[in-house]
Parts: sequence; structure tokens; C-alpha cells
Amino acid sequence: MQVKETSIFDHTGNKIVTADREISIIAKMEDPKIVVLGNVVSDAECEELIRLSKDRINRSKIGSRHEVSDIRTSSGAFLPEDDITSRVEKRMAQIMNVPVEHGEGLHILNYKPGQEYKAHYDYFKPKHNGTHNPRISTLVLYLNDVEEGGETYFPNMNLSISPQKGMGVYFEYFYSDPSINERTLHGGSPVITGEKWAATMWVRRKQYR
Ligand SMILES: O=C(O)CCC(=O)C(=O)O
Ligand SMILES: [Fe+2]
Repeated sequence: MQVKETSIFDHTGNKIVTADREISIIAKMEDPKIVVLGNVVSDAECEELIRLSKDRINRSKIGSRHEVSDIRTSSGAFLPEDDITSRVEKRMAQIMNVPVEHGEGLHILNYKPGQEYKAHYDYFKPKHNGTHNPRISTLVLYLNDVEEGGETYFPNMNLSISPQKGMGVYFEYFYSDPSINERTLHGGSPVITGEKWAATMWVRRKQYR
């Protein structure tokens, strides 16, 4: 493949061997790098992450009514550090080829029918508080199978990825050519039937935690 800019995701071949799991590379695109990954988390890990999230999401809904926006109609929460979250975060950091301390932690999203995350960039706007330690990459994991809808879509790339339990999508946006970063515009399509659970890790250029 002809690549214009270098990527931090430097894995070659069909799989990524992390300390505790073999991840498969299903599809890959360059400029921007977008990688579809299989076998990132086990069924048991997906179920445990959902279980841990259920309580927190309910609680965060009560406390954060002022944050309601039509950009993201799903419910979300950061999970606290414990055995499973730190194991999954370490694995995600190895996939993303960054130190785990650069990650913001695991952010869980739950979409019910009709809920969506409209197209957005994960990087911060210039002059935003976060620009001294910008976000550089994202890994979204799918924690369940969605009956219908809930795709992660990249409208500037005419690309959409259907959620499958245990799979994930990686992308990065620190390119010197801003038009490449702008191609990482993405969103979560409305869930039509069933519900969707996803876990996102956003990664910073420098240590965050
Ligand atoms: O739910 C999705 O497919 C996308 C989630 C997302 O864009 C994010 O968490 O930043
Ligand atoms: Fe996003």
C-alpha cells in the first residue's frame, strides 16, 4: 500500500500478539489509518464490562442532566480502574502502540433504539483546553451484537462498520495534513432494533493519567 504519512499503529501481518490475546486484523485503510480488528475482547469480558457499566450509567444520568445534547443521545460513563478494566486497557494500549497512561480510560456507551452519536471528530478544536496534550487516536470496541443499525460510519470515507461483539475499530488523527485528519469524521448510526454497547479508549499524545 502507498502510504503518505507515518502511523503509530505499526502492526503488519494478519494478527497482533498482545501479552494475553491474539487480535486479528480484519481490514486496514491508510491516510487516515482505520483498522477493523477481531477477537479484541472475549464474550465474558464484554458481558462483564456491560454489567459494570449498568450501575454507573444509571447514576451518571441522574447527575448530568445539564450535559444532555442531541449530538450524543446515548448514555455513557467512564469505568473505574479494576482488574478487568485495566486488563482490557493494557491490551488496547498494546494494539494502539502507546503507553497505557496516555489513554483516558474506558468510556462505555449504551444506545437504545433511536439513539445515536452524530458525526464528530474525536480531536479537540484549536484553542480548546486539551490542545497542549491532544488526542491522537481512538479504539472503539463493540460489546454486543446489534440486531439492526448502530454502525460506526465515516461519512468522508463512505465507510461504515457494523458492530460485532468482541470486534473493534481503530483510527488516528495526528497527521500533519489536516485534510487527512478531517477524514476521520465519524459517528454512531441510530440503533434501529436491539441495543448497542461500546467501549471507547481515546489516547493522548503525552501521559494523561
Ligand atoms: O458508537 C460508535 O460507534 C462511535 C463511538 C464514538 O465515536 C466515540 O466514542 O467517540
Ligand atoms: Fe468518536
